Amino acid sequence: MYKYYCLNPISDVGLEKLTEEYVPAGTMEKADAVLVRSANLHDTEFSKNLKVIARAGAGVNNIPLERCAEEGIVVFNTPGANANGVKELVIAGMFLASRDIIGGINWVQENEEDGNIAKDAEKAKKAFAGCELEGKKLGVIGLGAIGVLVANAATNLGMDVYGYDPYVSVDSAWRLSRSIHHAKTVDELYQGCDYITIHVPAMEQTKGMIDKDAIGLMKKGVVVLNFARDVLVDEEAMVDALLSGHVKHYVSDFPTPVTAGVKGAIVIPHLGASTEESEDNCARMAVKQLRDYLENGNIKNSVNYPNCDMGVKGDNTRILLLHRNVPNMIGQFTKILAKDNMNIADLTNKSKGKYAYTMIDLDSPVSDSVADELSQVKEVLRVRVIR
Ligand SMILES: NC(=O)c1ccc[n+]([C@@H]2O[C@H](COP(=O)([O-])OP(=O)(O)OC[C@H]3O[C@@H](n4cnc5c(N)ncnc54)[C@H](O)[C@@H]3O)[C@@H](O)[C@H]2O)c1
Ligand SMILES: O=C(O)CC[C@@H](O)C(=O)O
Repeated sequence: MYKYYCLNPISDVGLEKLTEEYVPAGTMEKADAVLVRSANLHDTEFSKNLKVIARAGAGVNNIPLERCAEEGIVVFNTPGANANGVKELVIAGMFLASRDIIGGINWVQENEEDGNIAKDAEKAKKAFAGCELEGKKLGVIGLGAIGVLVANAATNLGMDVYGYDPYVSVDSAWRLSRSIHHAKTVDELYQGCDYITIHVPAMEQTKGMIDKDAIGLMKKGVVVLNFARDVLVDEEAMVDALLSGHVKHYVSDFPTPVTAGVKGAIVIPHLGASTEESEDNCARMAVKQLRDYLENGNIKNSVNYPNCDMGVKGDNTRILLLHRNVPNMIGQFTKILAKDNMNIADLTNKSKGKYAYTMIDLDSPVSDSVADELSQVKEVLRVRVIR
């Protein structure tokens, strides 16, 4: 029996995939698995029961990944599962910034009692006129799941698209339309584009990357869109640029006291992934990965441990070892198992940065004392046995 705890509302489409082997934990302390969306876990202490955190979404800056790795907690996210939802809102954001749709709708609401509204609208509408996207230059920073979709969709709208991503994956490169230009430096993109949209994760290296200097390089009247994370933009510098007119609009999915209500800022209450389809996709993927890890020990789409897959657990006993990525770990594990005359049927070891994962299938049952001995090996962070 496994206990799970949801820190945010998770779509039923995903939770329904939990079998009768899964029960709600009641409190997070008792949970084997936590499902989360945007709740901040940086100040949360984790109990020894917790084995896995599944983030139903892409960004994991709300989770202390290294601390989780040190405590033997595998963290998953759901790459790409909400990318289409975000892409559609980014395109909507570009339209909202180009035509004064919001101003026009507000005018109609303010004049709802005007019996001559149809005629008066024809006079008033010039105040809300705008420009078209076709032919304009769009710069996309970060060509991952969302960036690629935005770049391709904007190309289909007739925009001239420039992409910048020094770490682009082969998979993303394959999916990118051939008509997208490769910006070799981010400065080149800042200098040439009418619209700039950012789709990179919030990390130490990316925080504040759109700062006063970056904005200074941009064209006067540029539109900046941020559906990634507020901390990527120096918001004080952005507000100065909005007030001076250097930036025409800042479209952000992250309300903060600095930008909310500022003239020129179009701020949305973090709705990028708030579609039925995205929420269902994320929940389904999160639950699938969580179950595969708890039931089979397989890791897919972890952000702090390597991917590793030995298929569905059969009649063998499966030992799972989460450990630091240092030499001679396997030698120590096999020595302990050999002492008890255990036969290894299959073994896989993978590493990712500072951490590694070893899966061992044995032909015989494993006693608690052997599991204890394995967990005493220096640099081992957690041992699980699936019997
Ligand atoms: N508004 C929302 O509701 C919402 C929804 C999903 C994701 N997000 C945010 O958007 C981010 C991107 O999501 P995704 O699914 O596309 O992630 P992803 O991991 O598929 O793509 C991120 C891309 O950024 C690139 N990158 C990293 N550092 C870079 C840098 N310094 N310069 C240029 N490129 C860089 C990576 O190489 C990768 O291709 C997430 O991390 C999350 O913070 C927001
Ligand atoms: O869960 C959400 O609503 C937002 C998720 C989004 O910010 C993400 O990074 O995937």
